[in-house]
Amino acid sequence: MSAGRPFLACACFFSDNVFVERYGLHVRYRDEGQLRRDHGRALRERGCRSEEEFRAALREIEAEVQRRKQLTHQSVERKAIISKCYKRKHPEVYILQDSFLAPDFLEIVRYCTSPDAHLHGLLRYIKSFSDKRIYRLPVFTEEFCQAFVDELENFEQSDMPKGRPNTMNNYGVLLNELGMDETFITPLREKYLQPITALLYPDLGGACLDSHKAFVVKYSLHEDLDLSSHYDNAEVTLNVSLGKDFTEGNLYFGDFSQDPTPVPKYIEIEHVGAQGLLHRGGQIHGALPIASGERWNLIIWMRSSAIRNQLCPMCNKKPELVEAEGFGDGFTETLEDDAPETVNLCSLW
Ligand SMILES: O=C(O)CCC(=O)C(=O)O
Ligand SMILES: [Fe+2]
Repeated sequence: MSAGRPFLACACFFSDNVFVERYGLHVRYRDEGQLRRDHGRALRERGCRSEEEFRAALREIEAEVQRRKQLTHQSVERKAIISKCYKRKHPEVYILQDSFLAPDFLEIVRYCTSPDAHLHGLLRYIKSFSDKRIYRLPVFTEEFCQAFVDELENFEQSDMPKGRPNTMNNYGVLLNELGMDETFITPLREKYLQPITALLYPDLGGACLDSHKAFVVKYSLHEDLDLSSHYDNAEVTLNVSLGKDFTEGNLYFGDFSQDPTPVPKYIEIEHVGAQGLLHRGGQIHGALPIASGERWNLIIWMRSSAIRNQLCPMCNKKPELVEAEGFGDGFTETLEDDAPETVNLCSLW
């Protein structure tokens, strides 16, 4: 499908979905006038009332746009330094082995790769939550989770340069910079996750998730506690709880800020150690604050170029393609005559 074609990004990355932390709001930013017109009211409603406060928000937004412009280059540099200088504590966790995976997960994958596998058969093995197409399934062994978190802590404590998963997480690790993409995340996606997502999300390119962005988020009492409502730059997301011990910190889906309403519009889902949640990336969600302990989760944003080439999920327009490094944001150049065929291939699975 995208074999041999470089992955690209959408230009909206430099202007859309900019998170203004102090007001917990995502904005689109072209210039000051547009910001006032499009988001002035929402900012005021969240407490940004004086001109001085508006200027401070503007500075925060401009700094974020600047940061994004330098991101790719800095990430490539960090990856090179880490590869050269970082001493791995558990080198074995970098190369995916079947022994890291929960026996029940392997059973699910076996079912999904059998010739007569179908959605209803799969639903006997995994827990599904309401009608929101959110599923829980075992993924790793406890032993693997412990060794993996120990490796990530070792990295955190090292003096290596560190990127951050996104603007809403100040702690955590980008796994491609650590060198885990080729030997761990890509085989996990292609060999194990894709047979499952093909049955669960055929309409979202579940059968052809050809790239990803993988990172680990970390919440603890003196660092980040929670994560605001957002949608992921992904068709399908896998979120696995790696530990450690913590209380509260549930994931929620739906518009939390609109509740309480007579019929709750959002659902809360507890994380279970070593188990994963699969959900649509485009579904609004967030994480409630933890009350104690430390929470580490592996997040894999899985992308289908066949789907996103039609419509960028971040700006909701035909993507304006720009060059990128590695998997970029999972877009590819579509040739005039292969786009419809590619999409059919995915959605007819
Ligand atoms: O903390 C979590 O469990 C959710 C993280 C998340 O939604 C994200 O990083 O996209
Ligand atoms: Fe998310």
